[in-house]
Amino acid sequence: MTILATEGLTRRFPRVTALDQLTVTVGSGVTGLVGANGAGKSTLIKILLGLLEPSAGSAQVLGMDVTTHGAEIRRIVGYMPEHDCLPPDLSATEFTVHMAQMSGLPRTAARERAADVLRHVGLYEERYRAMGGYSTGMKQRVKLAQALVHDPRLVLLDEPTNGLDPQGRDEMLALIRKIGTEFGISVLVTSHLLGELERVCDHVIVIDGGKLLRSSSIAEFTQTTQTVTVEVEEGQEALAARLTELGETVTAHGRMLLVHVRAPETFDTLRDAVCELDLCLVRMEQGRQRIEDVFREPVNV
Ligand SMILES: Nc1ncnc2c1ncn2[C@@H]1O[C@H](COP(=O)(O)OP(=O)(O)OP(=O)(O)O)[C@@H](O)[C@H]1O
Repeated sequence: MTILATEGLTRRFPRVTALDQLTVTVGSGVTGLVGANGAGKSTLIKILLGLLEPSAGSAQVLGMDVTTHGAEIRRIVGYMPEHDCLPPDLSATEFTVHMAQMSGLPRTAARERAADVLRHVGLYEERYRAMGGYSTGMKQRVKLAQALVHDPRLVLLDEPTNGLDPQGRDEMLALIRKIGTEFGISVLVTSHLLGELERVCDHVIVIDGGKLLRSSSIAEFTQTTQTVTVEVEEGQEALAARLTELGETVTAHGRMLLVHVRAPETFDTLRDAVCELDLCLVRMEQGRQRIEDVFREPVNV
């Protein structure tokens, strides 16, 4: 099912083209939008919410055109902005109840719903304290709660792990996964940290300079590569020489040998060579592609 789609989407600012002919389709589940700072991620999110006009091209969210149906889109889509935007004198409860009422819920329902989402994101007693005294992790949780409070069908999360320590980042990533799986809400989440999205997304879109570099499922991204990493305790050079003699392509990489898998028999050749030379094998592992590799590959749309 298509959740959002863009076609030749372009946004020019006076000095820079933030989005350049971006054509992409996003289905249900958790989708990561990856790109370096300035790649155009926030610009895309603002256009999808109908808050910014495209210079050219088109975009649809849940079947609605962003230029004509902004208000309807914002009614059924949650948005977690990148920057700190919480009023410091309000408590998380007051703020989230207010946001629920803004989305049309009556006061009692808004209070119940706010209490539920704050609990889901892991804010308990502290939700009654003024947010000015919150840690970055707590503020990110409130921003996430207000994005969920009106029971959206899709949430757009702009850099939700920004400023978090490793534990806070892990907890936020687990929450994002839960939103996508247990709550059944589709998620588009941006990050400039490529590795972290691998853990929570079903699909990843990589953009650079406003252009699409790649859009693939995580399974495709992390498929096995044609290289086996081999580590032996001693005798690395002898093993490399023997494998080359047997017709394999070998490169030394620190303590490791990288062996190109030219055919399934490469694994047998490797095993036999290690036995023949009486070496102690520490590791033999087929490589997996990582999202980071996309930035090292030639442009491939
Ligand atoms: N309102 C604006 N006026 C002028 N230039 C802008 C404006 N908004 C964004 N830009 C420029 O457009 C480009 C893309 O910015 P955008 O904020 O979309 O990137 P991003 O991928 O979200 O990066 P970051 O994570 O750093 O926000 C940048 O070069 C930025 O300076």
